[in-house]
Amino acid sequence: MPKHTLEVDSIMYSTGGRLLLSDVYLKCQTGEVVGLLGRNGSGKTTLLKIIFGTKTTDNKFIQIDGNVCNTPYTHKGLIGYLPQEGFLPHALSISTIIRIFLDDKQKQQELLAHESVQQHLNKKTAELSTGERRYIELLLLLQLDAEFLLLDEPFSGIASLQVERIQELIEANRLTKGFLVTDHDYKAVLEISNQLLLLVDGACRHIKHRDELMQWGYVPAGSFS
Ligand SMILES: Nc1ncnc2c1ncn2[C@@H]1O[C@H](COP(=O)(O)OP(=O)(O)OP(=O)(O)O)[C@@H](O)[C@H]1O
Repeated sequence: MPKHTLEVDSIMYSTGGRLLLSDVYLKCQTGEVVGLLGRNGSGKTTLLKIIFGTKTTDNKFIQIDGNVCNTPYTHKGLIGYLPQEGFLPHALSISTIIRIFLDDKQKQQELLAHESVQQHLNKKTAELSTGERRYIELLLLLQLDAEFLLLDEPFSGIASLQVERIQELIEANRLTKGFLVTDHDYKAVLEISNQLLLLVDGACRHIKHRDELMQWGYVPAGSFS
């Protein structure tokens, strides 16, 4: 299967007189899970929004398969984004959301019949737990057939069993997609990533060994002993 490549270069972003992102470079291919770590406020969400194309910036260079793409979100089938705050409308039932979100009738039927979705079809989003909601959001995004998925805190506020289910869903789809995943549950990110990035003081550090996370002060000394 031919690989697809998302390449992001020279990203600069300033806010409030502060250089939040400075010359960020990253590359993600289909078949890869790239983990993006960083402290609160380090710019992870900002970076994902810039890559998706919904946040404008001082400078950026985004290519997909070698073609410059300034607003990836406008190209169907290229990229999907799971925002930190979720995207399911609170007042609608899950079955209604699935029918609105997916044009393809076959995909609609498949998802409506999915064992993890069936029990929630008549519930509104607000009636779901965070873990249930996150799982359904990821299932919906996967139906878009996008080559790349940007996941902002897919594990946040979720019990370990649900974290594992979301990890499994990512693993099951990584052959055909590239994932860029950020979360404060760094252990969950480490478990599924084949490439690790750490945002520190605006720079994107490419982490070769997890011990570097201690050297950069992201995790306390002794975290991996
Ligand atoms: N449009 C904006 N106006 C003002 N400040 C902004 C804007 N966009 C981002 N920021 C600031 O940039 C910083 C980075 O925000 P961002 O949400 O990207 O960080 P993060 O690493 O995702 O944080 P967290 O892990 O807490 O979600 C924050 O201090 C935020 O307040």
